[in-house]
Amino acid sequence: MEQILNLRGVSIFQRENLILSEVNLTINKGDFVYLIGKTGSGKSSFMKTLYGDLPLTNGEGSIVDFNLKTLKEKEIPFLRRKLGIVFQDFQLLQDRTVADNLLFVLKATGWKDKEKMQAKIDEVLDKVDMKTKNFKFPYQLSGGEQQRIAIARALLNDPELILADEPTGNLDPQTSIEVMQVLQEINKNGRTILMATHDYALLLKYPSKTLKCDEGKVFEVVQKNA
Ligand SMILES: Nc1ncnc2c1ncn2[C@@H]1O[C@H](COP(=O)(O)OP(=O)(O)OP(=O)(O)O)[C@@H](O)[C@H]1O
Repeated sequence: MEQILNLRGVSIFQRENLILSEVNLTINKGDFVYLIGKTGSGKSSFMKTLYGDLPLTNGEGSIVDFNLKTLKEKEIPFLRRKLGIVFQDFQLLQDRTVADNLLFVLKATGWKDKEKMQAKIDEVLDKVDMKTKNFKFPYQLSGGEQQRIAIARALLNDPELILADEPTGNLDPQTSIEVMQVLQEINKNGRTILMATHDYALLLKYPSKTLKCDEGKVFEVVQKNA
């Protein structure tokens, strides 16, 4: 099985504060993994370490063929191209349309061919069922629609791993399910997803491998059948 993420004996710090220690974890290609835990338990810090926003100083870690321990500042953009990152607050550019948000990312990541860019934008918008709204501005969309655009944006460079940090945190329960269905569909098509959440309703409705941050550790929890 192909490993997408492997952490051995990792400690995670915010400045000099130890947040998580002895983290051992493997994620294989095609997995859908939840990361749960109380507010402040370290989920975001964990995610940040994976996309190079916090340095990995203790232990060993590899992610989509990058060594997190030896990761250089100038390699970070290349790592992020292999990851699709989705945040709670969508982080769309408000001053441009949906299509131009996606075009901006393609140009920033080295795409040049206009027709190929247009085809890619259509493809990812189709995946999240938002093709007909490509001319809208973010503020003209609902929260769920904005998050679907953010997911489309995360798919632009065919990422090997999608990191979603509380992607449904700003959405009502019904919209959360709709966004979750999009993520499930993407996972069924073979993409690996790590999703931080504290939405237990989603965990029950879509059971999958679950990791928990608690008291400075990360461990796998066995979900009981309700
Ligand atoms: N930039 C920072 N500088 C110093 N400490 C921080 C920083 N960001 C977070 N922390 C601390 O690290 C700990 C873990 O925070 P983190 O944001 O990773 O938790 P979380 O599980 O993602 O919480 P939430 O569910 O509220 O997002 C907290 O004690 C927090 O106060």
